[in-house]
Amino acid sequence: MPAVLIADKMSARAVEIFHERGIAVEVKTGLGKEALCAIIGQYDGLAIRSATNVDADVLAAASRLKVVGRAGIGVDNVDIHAASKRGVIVMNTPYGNTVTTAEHAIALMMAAARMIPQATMSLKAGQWEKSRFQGVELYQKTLGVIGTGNIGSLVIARAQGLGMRVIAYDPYLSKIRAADLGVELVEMDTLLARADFLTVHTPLTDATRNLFRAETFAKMKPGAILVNAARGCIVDEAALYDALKSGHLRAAALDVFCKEPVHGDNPLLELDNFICTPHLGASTEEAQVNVAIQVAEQISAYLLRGVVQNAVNLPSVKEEELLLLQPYLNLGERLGLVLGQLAGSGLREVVIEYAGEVAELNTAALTTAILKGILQSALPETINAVNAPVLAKERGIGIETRKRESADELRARIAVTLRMDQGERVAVGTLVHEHQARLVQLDGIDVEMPLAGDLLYIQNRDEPGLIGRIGGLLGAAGINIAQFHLGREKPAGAALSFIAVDQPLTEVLLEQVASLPGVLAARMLRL
Ligand SMILES: NC(=O)C1=CN([C@@H]2O[C@H](COP(=O)(O)OP(=O)(O)OC[C@H]3O[C@@H](n4cnc5c(N)ncnc54)[C@H](O)[C@@H]3O)[C@@H](O)[C@H]2O)C=CC1
Ligand SMILES: O=C(O)C(=O)COP(=O)(O)O
Repeated sequence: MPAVLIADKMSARAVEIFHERGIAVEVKTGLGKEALCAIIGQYDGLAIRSATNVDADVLAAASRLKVVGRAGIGVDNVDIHAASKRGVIVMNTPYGNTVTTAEHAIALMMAAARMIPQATMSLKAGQWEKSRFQGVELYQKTLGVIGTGNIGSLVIARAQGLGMRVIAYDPYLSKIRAADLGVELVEMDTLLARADFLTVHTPLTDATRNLFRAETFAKMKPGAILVNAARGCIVDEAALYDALKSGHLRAAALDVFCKEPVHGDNPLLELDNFICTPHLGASTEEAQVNVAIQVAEQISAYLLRGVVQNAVNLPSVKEEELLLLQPYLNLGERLGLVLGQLAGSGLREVVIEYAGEVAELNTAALTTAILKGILQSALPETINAVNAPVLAKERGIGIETRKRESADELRARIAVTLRMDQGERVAVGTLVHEHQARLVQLDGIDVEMPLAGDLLYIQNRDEPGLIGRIGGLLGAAGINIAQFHLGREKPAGAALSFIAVDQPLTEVLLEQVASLPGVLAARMLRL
């Protein structure tokens, strides 16, 4: 039975779902790094929110871990590269808390414009300060939205409903999508110069870290109001402090901080024109139930059935898709295994061609399965679909994929070419009887070989008596032959043999086969 650790506070629905699915679950929140490292080795799955840091050390201690599920969106608290290298899937729940977070951004914008927190505190302290808390309207003001993804676009719709003019900056937003959203797409500097209110909804990446720094604030309109309910380090807090203190910015509202939790030691907290919440963007009853259900279902589906949903480091495979895809994943991995064992060293490039029906399937998932097969025999690490692309990239192995969807294809085929420093090897495979993986060509020579079990591969001369010599030698050694398939380029030309054996040959026997007359090379392939 797989075991999951819930390491951050989340709705009890998550525990219920794990129980219903037959997964052992433990809830241990607030663990420090050391305590987490000490126990993480017992779990196949880890469910978190933003508090738990899943860094390289935690992952190194996580010997059984297969999946990290983030009940929420941002995964900047997970070392994705380290997870990928270790073959651990990282998934999030991209839709469960978007409305809640968009509403929070709007709430912060209104609260900052009308100084609601400050006025509340003043009144609670016995003051009635009507003139001190005169605010500004949102109506007909320009809102600049940076990042127009799931949350940003919800914020746009809500701001438009409030009568704001919305302009947006997002380098990945198309003009067509901008028109759909009813926003004017502008460059960052234009947005800074024109916006009365600004709200950020990007992930924290190298490009967005310190996106708001001294020079950014200098380009903003005097009296502008900044809202950040995305990630703390997108805003340089020292520079924000100066921009607020000098009065260049009218106000700022932050839900997120570069270092969380904040314990009263942040200078921003002293400023009157600064308001904040302790990372509450996703904290509503509705959103927390949504993300807890989603994360528990996604982790369970992966651990129990290999279904990949919303993974940030692996192409997603839907449950209904998996049925059709699974036999091809198997075929792809086995083609990779054959080539990986035959290729030797100096692998530079993998070229994959999908033809026929298979070209219409999820080829991204198939490509990772093929890579997994190729690298499995070459590398000491445990290879899976998650770490295969990372390890290939680290080794400078190029990957090219092509599709041929022609309707006249008799059967779906996958052709994999490995280009080495010296020479190349090509394997072509297909499915027979609906789901059996079969090799149909190797290095341009037609052959028909089921891709399963222990295979003796022989490169030979096409000459009489060869089958008898090989059969005799194997028979004398007590090796039973299950299947024997021959292929040749042309009579007396290059030829090969595939022999399915009931047990692998010893090194000594393999050498004897290799030195038989007519045999050029012999290898054991294990599938
Ligand atoms: N305060 C909170 O509790 C919450 C915070 N968040 C944060 O909000 C972020 C955004 O969430 P979603 O909208 O769901 O993500 P999303 O992936 O749907 O949208 C992100 C958008 O940012 C854009 N983007 C990426 N790099 C950019 C750059 N350099 N400049 C401008 N735009 C850029 C992308 O093109 C995309 O359109 C999350 O990554 C997370 O960090 C999410 C949920 C709750
Ligand atoms: O979903 C996100 O990205 C969030 O920032 C929400 O964070 P939380 O789950 O409330 O710690």
